[in-house]
Amino acid sequence: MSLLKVNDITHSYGSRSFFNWKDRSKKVLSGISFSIEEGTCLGLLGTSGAGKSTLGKVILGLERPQKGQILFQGHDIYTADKHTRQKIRRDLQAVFQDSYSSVNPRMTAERIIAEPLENYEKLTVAEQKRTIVELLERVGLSEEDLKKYPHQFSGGQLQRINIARAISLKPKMIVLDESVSSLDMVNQTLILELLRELKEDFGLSYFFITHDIKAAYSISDTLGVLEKGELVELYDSKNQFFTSEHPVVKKMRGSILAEHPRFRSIRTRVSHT
Ligand SMILES: Nc1ncnc2c1ncn2[C@@H]1O[C@H](COP(=O)(O)OP(=O)(O)OP(=O)(O)O)[C@@H](O)[C@H]1O
Repeated sequence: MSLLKVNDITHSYGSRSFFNWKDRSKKVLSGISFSIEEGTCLGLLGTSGAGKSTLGKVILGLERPQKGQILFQGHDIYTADKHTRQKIRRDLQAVFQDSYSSVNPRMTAERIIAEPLENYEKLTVAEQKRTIVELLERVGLSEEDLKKYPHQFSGGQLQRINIARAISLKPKMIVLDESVSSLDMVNQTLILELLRELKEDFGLSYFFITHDIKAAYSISDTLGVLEKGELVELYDSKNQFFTSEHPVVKKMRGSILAEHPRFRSIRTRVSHT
């Protein structure tokens, strides 16, 4: 059984027209189906406005679709009973693009990471503190950072705190919505490396939403391409992206730095197989 199964999702946002009718004529997602296996990462590529974040919200249970089903470990996340929904909320976490707006500026790093633990675990004060220090260390920070506030961290460090919070309950899957997009190149590379390590160590699955082909390629096992709300391509192997003849994909490929050595060698390898 797949960890996540997305079945024929169609969604439109309701907007009130001049005549006060709910206008749902503009489909943001249309007939989307795919699955994510345990311990794997599906990268979702798409240009701005393609519907990537909406799909992320639908999967996280934040935007109920008009049609289709989201099955997490076989349970429909929108119709499951309260107990199952609670378990899904624990096992399905998220990290968003803007590390600063994802946290309460008045909370220390310790409080930020403590929140999910207090909601779900019954730890003693000492156990909780030990767990938080371990989490900080796991994401490359230290005990000295416990009492710092968000404004005392760089964007990259704060994203590490968001990741520490996301993994604090040992989830099965994380939805990463443009999670490295606002970071500089060095921090992007470091956070992607951290995410890869965590995936290996904890057998995590990711739904990695991005417009950045290089980031998607570096972390994903499988890849999908969303265009105007439709999943136009879905590859079992990410290298298929480099041989696809789909016009949208060809256009995307053209946007990668043509002479980037890493991608040149991949293209050459793939075209000779
Ligand atoms: N809450 C909302 N209400 C109405 N329309 C919305 C809402 N959120 C998104 N949209 C519209 O849905 C479409 C898809 O938006 P979405 O944010 O999912 O795309 P995206 O691929 O994530 O884009 P980006 O990469 O720019 O974030 C856009 O046309 C957007 O304006």
